[in-house]
Amino acid sequence: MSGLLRLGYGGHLLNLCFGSRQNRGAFLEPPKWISRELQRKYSHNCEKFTVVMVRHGESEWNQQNLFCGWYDAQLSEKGRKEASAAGKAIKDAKLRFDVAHTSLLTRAQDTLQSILEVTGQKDICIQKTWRLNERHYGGLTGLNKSETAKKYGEEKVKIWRRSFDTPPPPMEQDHKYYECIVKDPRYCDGPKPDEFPKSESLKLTIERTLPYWNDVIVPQIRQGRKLIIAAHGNSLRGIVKHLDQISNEAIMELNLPTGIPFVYELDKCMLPLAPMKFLGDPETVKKAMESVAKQGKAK
Ligand SMILES: O=C(O)[C@@H](COP(=O)(O)O)OP(=O)(O)O
Repeated sequence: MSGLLRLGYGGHLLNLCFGSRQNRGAFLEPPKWISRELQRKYSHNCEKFTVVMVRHGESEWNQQNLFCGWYDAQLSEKGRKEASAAGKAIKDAKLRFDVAHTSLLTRAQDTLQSILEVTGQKDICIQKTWRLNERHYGGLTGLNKSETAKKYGEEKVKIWRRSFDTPPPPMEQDHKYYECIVKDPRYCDGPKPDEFPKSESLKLTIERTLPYWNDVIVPQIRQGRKLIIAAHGNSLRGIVKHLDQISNEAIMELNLPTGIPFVYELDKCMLPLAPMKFLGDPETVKKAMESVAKQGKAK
């Protein structure tokens, strides 16, 4: 016999499944007031879900070391190669998808297309949203990261690039790229004019990315759909921070490499069962992460 036991406790409804060996005693939907440690304890027997994430391949602006944010830079030649190598790594790992999620920016969409082509999965459903866009780099958009470090100091640039809650200076209306971003028809369905960012810290990025994770992505994962998310350095750092419960200080040191997919195994409570696993040689991944960190050095 198996079934679902619904218990009321302190005004909360607990869903406790019983009967099957795999799920006995596990909370299907753990109440929010349970600590993550307890959630992990209760869910340790649950089925696991695989989610693949990938930062797009190198863009032309990554190559020139320019702050890019919401500017729609194209993939560089190297970025296109990284995207197909990402596809090959995913194919070799025999990962299949039902749904793909990506941003409204071409570099992420082209990376995703290349992965889906290489893995022979071009016909899956693709959902695009501004909520997965890169963080908006505000007034820094289009500036060279290294020259900005020379002008303002490496510490200041690290705060702009990696601090949790200090946004870069806002993009004013006379900024070179203001019109082409704000008036871009791809944003006709959002963000609304009053929520259109002028610059974003990681905190602000998480505030618009996490609702999409919780309301769109998580329900699909719970339905057993296999997902790939092709997005950006900072929109993905926000999701990783949330999943791994990384502190505001520790997240400063995480630099995601371009075009190397990483895999999370999540339990039913959407808690990682293990650290993220890159589909790449560890030494290559380490060097690629160091090279992203160095982009903000004065040289
Ligand atoms: O906006 C940008 O310049 C980069 C990230 O830059 P850093 O935060 O690493 O400086 O975004 P992406 O290439 O992932 O779309």
